[in-house]
Formats: sequence, C-alpha cells, structure tokens
Amino acid sequence: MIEAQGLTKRYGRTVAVNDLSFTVQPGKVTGFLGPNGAGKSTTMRMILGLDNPSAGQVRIDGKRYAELKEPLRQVGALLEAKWVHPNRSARSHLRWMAAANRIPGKRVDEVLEIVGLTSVAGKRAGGFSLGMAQRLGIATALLGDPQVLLFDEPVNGLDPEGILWIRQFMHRLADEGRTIFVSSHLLSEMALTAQELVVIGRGRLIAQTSTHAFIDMASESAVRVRGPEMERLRGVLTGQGLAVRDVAAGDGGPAAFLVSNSSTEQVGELAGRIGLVLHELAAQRGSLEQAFIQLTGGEVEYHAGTPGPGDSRSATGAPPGPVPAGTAAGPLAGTPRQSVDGGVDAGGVGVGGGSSASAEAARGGTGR
Ligand SMILES: Nc1ncnc2c1ncn2[C@@H]1O[C@H](COP(=O)(O)OP(=O)(O)OP(=O)(O)O)[C@@H](O)[C@H]1O
Repeated sequence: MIEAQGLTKRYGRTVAVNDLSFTVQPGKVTGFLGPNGAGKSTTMRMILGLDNPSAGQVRIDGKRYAELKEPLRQVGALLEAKWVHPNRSARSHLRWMAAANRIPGKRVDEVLEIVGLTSVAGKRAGGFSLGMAQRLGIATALLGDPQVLLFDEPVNGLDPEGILWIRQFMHRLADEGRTIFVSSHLLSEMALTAQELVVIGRGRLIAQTSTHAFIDMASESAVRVRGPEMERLRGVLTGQGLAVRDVAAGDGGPAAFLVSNSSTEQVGELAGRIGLVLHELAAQRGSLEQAFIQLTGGEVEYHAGTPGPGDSRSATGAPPGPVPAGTAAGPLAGTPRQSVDGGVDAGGVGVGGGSSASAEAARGGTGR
C-alpha cells in the first residue's frame, strides 16, 4: 500500500505538488491521472525517494522509501523507457542490475520470460523498439519481485499492440495482489486500465474514487432527440426547465436537440404526453477527455494567477472536494526545470527507467 499525506513539493515559486493525500491499495490497478504538468512525475519521484518532499510524507507499506531495507524487493518502478545502455543486451543489463542488488541470476531468465523478451534477450537493447524497451524496463522493475509497482506514463508512444500488452500485464500484476500505481494524462486510457483513480490537477487532489464513479462524474449525460416538429419539442422540454442545445446535422442527417442532464425516459415521456412523434431518441455521453480537462483545471499552459476553466467549475457541475479553482499554484508548464533537488542515490532503487542522474546512479554511473 502507498499512503501520501499532505505531500508537497516546491521548486522555487512553482508548487509542483500541493498538499496531496491519497492511498493506493493492493490488488487493483490505480490510475494516477492529471494533465501534463499536474505533478504526477514529481509525486512518483517522491514515492521512490528520488526527490524530497518540501512538506508532508509518503509511505510504502508504512515506511518511507529510505527506511526500506531491500527497496528493489519491495518497490519497482518504470519511469522512462530507452534508458538502458544501447550496447548492452537485455540479459546482460538485467544480470548487472540483479548482481548490484544481490538478486539471484536465475531471476533474470524468469523476468525475461514474464515480459516476453526471452527470444531477444541476447540482442542489443539499443536496437529495441519503444515497446520492447518498455518491456525491458518492466522486467527490471520486476527483478526483486516487489509487491508495489509504479509506472509513469507507460503507454506513451506505444502502438496499439504495445498499449494492450501493458494494460493486460498490469491487470495480471494486480490480480497477483500487488499494488499497481500507473500515471497517465489520458482518461480514456485509464478508463480501460485502472479500477481506481487518484486524479490531480495543478498539484492538488481532485478526486480519489473508482474509475467508474469518476467517469460518471466527469462525463455529461445528455439526450439527443429529433422529430418532425422541433419547435413544439423545444417548447415542451424548456417548459420543464430542461436545457436544450441545437446540434448541427451530422453526416448529412437532420439537426437535433441535445438535452442536458436528462434521460431518454424523461424526454420520451414528455413528448408522448402531447402526442409528439420522435424520429430519434438516444442517450449521449460527453467527451471524457474534455470533461477531464475541465475537472482538472484545464490548460496545461497556465501561468500563476491566470484564471482558467477551473474557476467556472461549480457552474459546470464539477464535483465537490479539493478543487484547484483559481489557485495561483499552477504548474507553469512552460517553466524550465532549473533544478533537480534532493536527488538520492538510486543504487538500490527498483527503478526501471529514468534518464536522470538518478538512473545513472542506478546503473552505477559506469556508463557501460
Ligand atoms: N526539477 C524541477 N525543477 C523545477 N520545476 C520542476 C521540476 N520538476 C518538475 N517541475 C515542475 O513541476 C510541475 C509538475 O511537473 P511534473 O513533471 O511532476 O508533472 P507531470 O504531471 O508528471 O507532467 P508530465 O506528464 O508533463 O511529466 C511542472 O510545472 C514542472 O515544470
């Protein structure tokens, strides 16, 4: 289990993570969802002890990362693909990582098998596709057979086959009772991958809930309705206080109305009461991605103090809770990352990725 309490990270004037509290339970895939710059990677680095919190704390099975005796056996992580020395084979890389962490060599062949890389284990990792590199990163994270696994945007850049593999693989790991925490900025992807969600925007918690509940909350439910007497239809709907929007004709079909926050039953019955003929009556869902952007405070390019869509959230039916509306603690996505502070030697870290100095440290800094 992962537990964050009041977790906060400041980089100069940027508040990357702002008083974040959440828990990640074993036996499920928990998605860590937020737009680019929301603070996901920073949070993950703090979980892994690669960055120190400015305030608050995060614990893995009750302990801070630094207190874990054999971290690679407790936590594995995939932070970034394409991080292996290109001239090393997958097997020799894994052997090296295993030896550095006192893990028996036979585990290397096991993890190669688990991720489906056995047949290419002797090939140069430099020639690997992104999907294969991701598998190798996952194999590395699994070396110590940890119960807790973190994946930072694992499907970025993958083809559909690679995405499907990662998704199914995570489900399998969760079914084994492990704690799986996976970040993404794509709600549609998380809708298929995660059972639980921790949603953040501009460093703050927006929701921790089941994926199902979040999608219900995030997506507008509306009814599309059409008939030969549109103006009578409009009258009966607005007469009941329903919000009616004109929808342009799609695919050459006739124009229709979208009725917000209603059901097909309600619209059908209202029409039926006055004997109105309908040619179309269908439940519609808004775009998940758009709703998500609205909920998470919108644009990635916010600058401190700039009001954004988050400010009108209450008017859009956004959920209650810790909302970043109007906060000046925006992520300043355009802000250059000037400093990497609190970097901790990752020698024993189950980090399957990361192009940073810490990943180099994980490789022993040998540059081999
Ligand atoms: N080392 C750093 N120094 C300065 N600012 C940083 C540093 N790391 C992150 N930030 C800032 O903190 C904020 C959160 O960044 P973070 O990378 O954690 O977000 P994210 O949700 O992972 O986004 P992405 O998916 O784009 O990586 C951003 O404004 C970023 O510019």
